[in-house]
Amino acid sequence: MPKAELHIHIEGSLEPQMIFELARRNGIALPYASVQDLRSAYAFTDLQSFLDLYYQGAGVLQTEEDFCEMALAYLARAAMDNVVHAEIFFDPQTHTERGVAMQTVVRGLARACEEAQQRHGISASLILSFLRHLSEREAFATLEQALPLREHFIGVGLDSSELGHPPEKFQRVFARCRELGLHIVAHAGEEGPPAYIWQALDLLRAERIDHGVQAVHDTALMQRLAAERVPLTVCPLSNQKLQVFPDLRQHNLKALLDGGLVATANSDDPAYFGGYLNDNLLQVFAATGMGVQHAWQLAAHSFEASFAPAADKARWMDQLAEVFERFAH
Ligand SMILES: Nc1ncnc2[nH]cnc12
Ligand SMILES: [Zn+2]
Repeated sequence: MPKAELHIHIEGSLEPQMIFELARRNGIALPYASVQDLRSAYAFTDLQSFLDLYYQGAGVLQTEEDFCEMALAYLARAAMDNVVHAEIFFDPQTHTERGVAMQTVVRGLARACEEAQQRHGISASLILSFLRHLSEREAFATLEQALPLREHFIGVGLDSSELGHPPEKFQRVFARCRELGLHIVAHAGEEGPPAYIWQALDLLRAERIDHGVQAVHDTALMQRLAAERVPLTVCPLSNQKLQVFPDLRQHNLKALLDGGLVATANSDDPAYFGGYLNDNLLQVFAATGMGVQHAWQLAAHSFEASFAPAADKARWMDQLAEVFERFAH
């Protein structure tokens, strides 16, 4: 079925093979003997244990061409899963901290989005994500550096180590981003408590919540998310691999949908978590016994929750209806 992917970190699409290739090209030494050796290090106990390897992997990216190649590889792979639209996070601070220029990052990724539209017919936009383990001051400096490239991204997000870094830490940066007309999203309630989701809504004015699976522990929050149709970008295999739901049969995506929430399914960091979007769907459907109606909801929600123009959303919904029409006969 056609669908949008709204929660994918482009640095999390960097496959071990490409990490080795870029390390070789850029003369960077890796602490792994082989691609297989690196892959076998991907055994995570929580979010932080993953982030440590994810930032290390991203350290091989140096040139505009590197960023472009990485994003083109993801978009080609996503198009194979019939993803018709992707809203892609990038973490500029991971790169600017290493001396890579902001424009190297943004121009490379933006070029990939344009080329993928030509080559694969997939539409893509970029969302700049602030690293929440860094300071508010550093987030403001990052925004400042990115503003000359404003035309290349549609919004801002908040990611990295959640516990101990509540949304309120970034209230003023996000207020400035809203004034600039940027869309606002934030990771909240991945490992962190429902209180972080309330803060993301009330203090950052997030239009979508990334993950948000901890909302089930707060009835009033569930009611609000449903009533206001705040989308959750849920990532099943990520939650399994980072031990949020160690057993996929315990995942609450079905419960969120059945509770009337605008939940969507996404891959988060597919190169690290063992699957792109269709793998996420197939595995969570098999594990939790979701049906055709849930599939329809997930695809329809993905379009509703996207920041794409209304005309595009209507066209994709028509395509979706056509697929389900055919399926029913
Ligand atoms: N799942 C995740 N949570 C927080 N930050 C991230 N950065 C990349 N993936 C992330
Ligand atoms: Zn994420």
